[in-house]
Amino acid sequence: MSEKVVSNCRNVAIVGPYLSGKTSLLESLLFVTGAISRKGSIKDKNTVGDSSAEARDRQMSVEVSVANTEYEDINFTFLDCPGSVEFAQETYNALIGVDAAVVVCEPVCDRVLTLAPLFKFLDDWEIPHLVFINKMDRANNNFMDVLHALKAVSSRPLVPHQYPIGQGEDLIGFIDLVTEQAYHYHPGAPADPVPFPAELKEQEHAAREEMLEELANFDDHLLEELLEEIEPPQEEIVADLKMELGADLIVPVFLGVAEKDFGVRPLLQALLREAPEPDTIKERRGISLKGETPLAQVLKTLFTPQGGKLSLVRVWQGVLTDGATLNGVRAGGLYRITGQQQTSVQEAKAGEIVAIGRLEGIKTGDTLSTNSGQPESELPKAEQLTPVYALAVTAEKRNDEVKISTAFAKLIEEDPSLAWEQHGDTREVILWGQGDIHLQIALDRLRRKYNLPMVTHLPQVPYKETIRKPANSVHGRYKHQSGGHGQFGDVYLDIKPLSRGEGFNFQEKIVGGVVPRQYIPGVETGVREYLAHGPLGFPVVDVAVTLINGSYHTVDSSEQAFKQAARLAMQEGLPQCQPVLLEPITAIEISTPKDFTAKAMQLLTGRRGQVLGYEAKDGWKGWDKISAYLPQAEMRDFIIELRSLTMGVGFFDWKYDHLQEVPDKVAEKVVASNANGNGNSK
Ligand SMILES: Nc1nc2c(ncn2[C@@H]2O[C@H](COP(=O)(O)OP(=O)(O)OP(=O)(O)O)[C@@H](O)[C@H]2O)c(=O)[nH]1
Repeated sequence: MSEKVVSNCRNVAIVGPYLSGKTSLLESLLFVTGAISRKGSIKDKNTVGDSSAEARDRQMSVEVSVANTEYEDINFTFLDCPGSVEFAQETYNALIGVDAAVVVCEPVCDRVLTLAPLFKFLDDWEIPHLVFINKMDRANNNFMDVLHALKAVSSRPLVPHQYPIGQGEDLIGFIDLVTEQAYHYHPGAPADPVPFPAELKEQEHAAREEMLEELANFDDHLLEELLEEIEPPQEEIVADLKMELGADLIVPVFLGVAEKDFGVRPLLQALLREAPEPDTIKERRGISLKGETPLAQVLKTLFTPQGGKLSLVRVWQGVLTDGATLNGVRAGGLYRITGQQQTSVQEAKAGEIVAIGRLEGIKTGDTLSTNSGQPESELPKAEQLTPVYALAVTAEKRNDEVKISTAFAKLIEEDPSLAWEQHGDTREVILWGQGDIHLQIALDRLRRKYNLPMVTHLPQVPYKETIRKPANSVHGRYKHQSGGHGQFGDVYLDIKPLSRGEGFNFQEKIVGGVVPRQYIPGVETGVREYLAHGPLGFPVVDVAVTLINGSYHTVDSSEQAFKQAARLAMQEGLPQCQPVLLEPITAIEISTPKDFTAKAMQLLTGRRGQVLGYEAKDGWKGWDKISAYLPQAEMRDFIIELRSLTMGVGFFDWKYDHLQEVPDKVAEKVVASNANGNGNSK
């Protein structure tokens, strides 16, 4: 067995659904541990978490906030993670570097589903986690009902650690289920031990039994005691809680009111006594407990308002020193962070989370070591989410266009769930992300941080067109007399449709040199240029054109003249070939809780989608996976609709699949709108 070092630090992520009270809990944790002397509030926009202008404007977390505090000689680093699904990537990237997570949720049975993706992530990564049922001052549902509803969406068993005294506005305290000691809450002060409320004996007993039975599933000794009706010693229960939480076998559940600091101290006590030390998760990631070579991983990248780059890292092994060279780049500053405040430190030991300055070229998720080049092996990183929502963007000021690629690169370094491209057909600059708010925040950042205000519109659909029937021997003659030299080109073309996906094919069947060799490339260029913009206004694909005949003039012919002649022939011929509009079709795979499968399929068919089938989603209890084809034109706000149908948890993966004819009625509208210069957005 390797030697274990009991570390004096703990890294804890605060996660949970949107607006469940994570930032409020962090504020309370900092207050009760003395890191701040006065609490801020979300309403007054003065909390330690959510300190960026974008977060304050919207009163929601849009990125991970870091805060350090000390409690009973342990340095806690808390990462307050955004709850909105649109910022899930930020949360996932940070979660891989913590020792434990506190899942904050509201006491509402109907909303527990919103926790499912988070529980899944925590369980896949075996990150020990506790649940803090917050806003108990507003609870309409009974605590045990909420607990049982939560159990249904977690693959790990939830274990009650406390039982409430009172409910909703009448909540006055809690009973610790390990010690069976009752406490009354006091605003601004620790809870007071009080005599056990006799009227709760039965409920408390049932909750405690549930806790012990869940613990006994992983401890035969405890099981025997329960079977023989022997009261287990408290130390044994605490030891089981610690061991089983550390091994991510169980999920202890706490309750409280973050806004009033109720239940926050007991939660801290549990983090102190029951949550695992940094070595636990390190061992689980397969990192040697004895290794000395500094090894760290980037959990987040940010640029300060002054433009300096900071990489938030978890030190997994060894000691990082300021000025050390990591992956060939010299660290320019080492900081401990609380909100916007940075404190310089000289070194950071294994287990700590610190920020490193100026690690140019290093990205979120990267593994860092002091080896001269790259580390020997990369640590696993959180999966990259597929971008699902796009906006076309242009710089508000034309002169700013040159800034786009640099600013976008920095933006994406900070937030890897964004992506951008310049579309090959439409030439639009497209910003991709996880939803509308996500992109609006990115645009706010571009304006504020990079002085690059942008205007947005819906991206055009890259429609194409093709033909249904051939046209033979279409004629184009270009004859132009201007002063000295004339221009002469004369061609006959056969145009015929190709199968879908074959693209473009040009051939010549000239006999007897009626079109001299050197002019034939001009014919092909003329045809290609014409096809970039067909009769319906879009690039033409899946067409074969053959030059079959023509004539020339010894003095006046040129490649240029034949190019013009070919264009004229195409202009003449293509409209005769029954041009049709083609649209890109995506292959889409929707993941949704089973309860919403039928609705999601209706959504697909209502948007001209073709459902190919559905089945139980692998590894996701109670979820389905629906495979379908969906026109790209219908995908633009699909994620918004899907989320609103599925309590925000449904998601999808997609990729371009093929081109398909657009139904006539839809095509008419697209062509008319395009011809009117309105782009082709619906
Ligand atoms: N009644 C009540 N309200 C609370 C409590 N905790 C937080 N709130 C309120 O709930 C709202 C959301 O609180 P936040 O702390 O911003 O929630 P959050 O989970 O950090 O939000 P996101 O990170 O944006 O998902 C705010 O209006 C808080 O004042 C609580 O214990 N009781």
